[in-house]
Amino acid sequence: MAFVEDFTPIPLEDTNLFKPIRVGDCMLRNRIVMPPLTRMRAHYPGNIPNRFWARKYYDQRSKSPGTMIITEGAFISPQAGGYDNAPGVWSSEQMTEWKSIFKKVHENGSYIWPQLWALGRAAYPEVLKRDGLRFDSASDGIYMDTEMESKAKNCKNLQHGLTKVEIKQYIKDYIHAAKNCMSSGADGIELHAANGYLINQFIDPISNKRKDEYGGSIENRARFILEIVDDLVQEVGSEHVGIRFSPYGTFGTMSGGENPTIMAQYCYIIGKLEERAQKGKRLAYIHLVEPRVTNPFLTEGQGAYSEGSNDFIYSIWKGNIIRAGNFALHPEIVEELVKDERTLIAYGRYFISNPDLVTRVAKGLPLNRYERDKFYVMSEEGYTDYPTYTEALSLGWSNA
Ligand SMILES: C=C(C)c1ccc(C)c(O)c1
Repeated sequence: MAFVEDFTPIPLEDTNLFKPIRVGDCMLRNRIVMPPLTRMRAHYPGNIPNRFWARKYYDQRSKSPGTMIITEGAFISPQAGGYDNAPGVWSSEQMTEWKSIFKKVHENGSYIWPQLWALGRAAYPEVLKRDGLRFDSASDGIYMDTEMESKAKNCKNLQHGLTKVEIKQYIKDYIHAAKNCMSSGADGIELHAANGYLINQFIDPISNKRKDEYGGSIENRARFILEIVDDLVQEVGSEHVGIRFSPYGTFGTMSGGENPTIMAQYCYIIGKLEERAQKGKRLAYIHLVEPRVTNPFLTEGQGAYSEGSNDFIYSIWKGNIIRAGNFALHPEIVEELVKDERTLIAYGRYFISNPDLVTRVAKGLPLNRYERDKFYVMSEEGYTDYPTYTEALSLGWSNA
């Protein structure tokens, strides 16, 4: 481990990034957000948050009071899953571990919002088959890629376009998951509608070829997400619901900005959310992945989509906006973006490697490099062993 080289930090403590902001019921003391970061350290069987390391990981990253943390994606049900080492929020065993994590974050004076996740066609079909579960998406047989298609065919779990009854069941599962989170002490929930997962598969015409009221037009492709939002708002209150989109994302074989109609699709959805907001049901925030990150597996600068921007959202949505995507190495961009009263900045990969990221961004301190090969492995290494800045200096790390 070492500090990032060829990077000149800028202290941001005198910018709006460190002005308080209300998100739902939370009075944040800074506008830095830890976004959902899958780490694949949950226990199998049971998709249970890691009993030995997870609490310490979230504790380390919530030490700066008044910080907002969005958890790693958590499956709403077994059918929504398909990765053995990602956590869920459907069972009492899972919630026991989450309760201890939520409690620790609250003891630090910070806030925590679980991300509700359903994989759809991004799941491993053989894992679902083993557990007697379907391989779901918006449509039959439109596979993410040829590898997934052959996996599905080899294990005889072909990709299945959800029936309307199954769509309604997913909505019930989102509600069940949200109730579990709120009754376990979460400050709100984030609905995962980004990065090529199930909801994104309904939004995007590349994966949604349905002929019923859930496909075939901009309005129809928005129906699933808006039905989920309406039921979540009914159940837990709009101030406890956030939502994440990746309008330019291509991860999971989504259209990205090359599809000339994709922005119209997101403008429509966000417009319908703003209509609801103006009738008294404003969500706590909308969270957007920046076009500079079209595929989170790529390293900084790779795969950036330079023909578009998320600035469109400001003319439609009048609530809080969280923006994520390679900001840690661009403090000068952050300084500009936070000049308004409603923009928050999510720092993903560098929150993995800098438990004290909030302090480092405030003071303009060097950043620990992250180790990508330890992002998704069952080890405490690369999870809870990154040093704070003070610890790094005492380990002899040099600023040079
Ligand atoms: C790109 C990656 C690895 C990824 C993993 C998990 C989630 C929930 C996500 O949104 C993105």
